[in-house]
Amino acid sequence: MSKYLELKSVSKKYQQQNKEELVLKNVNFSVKKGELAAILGPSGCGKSTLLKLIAGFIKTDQGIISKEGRIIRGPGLDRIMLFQDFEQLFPWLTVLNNIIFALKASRKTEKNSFNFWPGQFRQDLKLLAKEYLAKVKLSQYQDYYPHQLSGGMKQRVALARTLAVQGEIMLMDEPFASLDSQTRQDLQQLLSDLQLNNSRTILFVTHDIREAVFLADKIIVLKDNPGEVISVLANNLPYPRQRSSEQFNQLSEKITSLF
Ligand SMILES: Nc1ncnc2c1ncn2[C@@H]1O[C@H](COP(=O)(O)OP(=O)(O)OP(=O)(O)O)[C@@H](O)[C@H]1O
Repeated sequence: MSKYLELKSVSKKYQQQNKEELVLKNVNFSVKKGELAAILGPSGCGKSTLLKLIAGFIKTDQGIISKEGRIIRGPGLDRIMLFQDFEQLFPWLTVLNNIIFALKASRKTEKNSFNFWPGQFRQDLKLLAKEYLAKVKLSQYQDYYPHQLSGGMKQRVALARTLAVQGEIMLMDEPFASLDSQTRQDLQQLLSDLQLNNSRTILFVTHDIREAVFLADKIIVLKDNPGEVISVLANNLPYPRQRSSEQFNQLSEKITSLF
């Protein structure tokens, strides 16, 4: 399916100090199933707003956002968000239970309430949570509480939780932006490896051109005032991506020249 997620003529205004400010203007792009699309642009150009619109947390003023041809009208368990904030884990739950909690919530249906979890099902969720904790190399910390972890470790748990839930679309809002550069590169590598083995549909917001070039299949470049798409680039660089390669630097420079 070529147009899995589609934005058509999307505009968004905010009320700011008694006047309306156009934040996003006539945004058009589509994302294929299994594609990792980076949304790249300067601070304040409306990247987070775009994710919130796709998540269904806020509504467009004009235009349509659809998934598999169906208009998105509100939040849904098919779309899951990962934030930049280190404090997105529940502090009163262990690392493992943070992931199990999210898995339970994502599988909650009217018939299957929180009060009734058969033993086998609970066991399955635990195994799944452990599997994803192993993927982010934190198995030995499963019984730690968030306050006992570094910022990078918390972000790895949050990433494991997001991936474990297996939402159809993952909306990642600068998830590595608060990390030191080494941890950031480690997590970029981890996400890239996980994505190679099991392609998910991911929208990854960043203002870091090299992060976008390292991770994305498609790079949607926005300008600010108002936020508008100025280019959509396919990124066909081969894997594993080498940050020092000539092709990597050429694409990074091409994007830099757009601003
Ligand atoms: N709830 C709101 N009410 C009014 N204005 C808002 C609201 N949310 C965001 N804005 C404004 O919309 C613009 C875009 O904000 P947004 O957070 O989407 O940008 P961004 O590209 O994600 O920025 P950054 O990279 O700095 O996180 C900014 O000018 C911001 O002040």
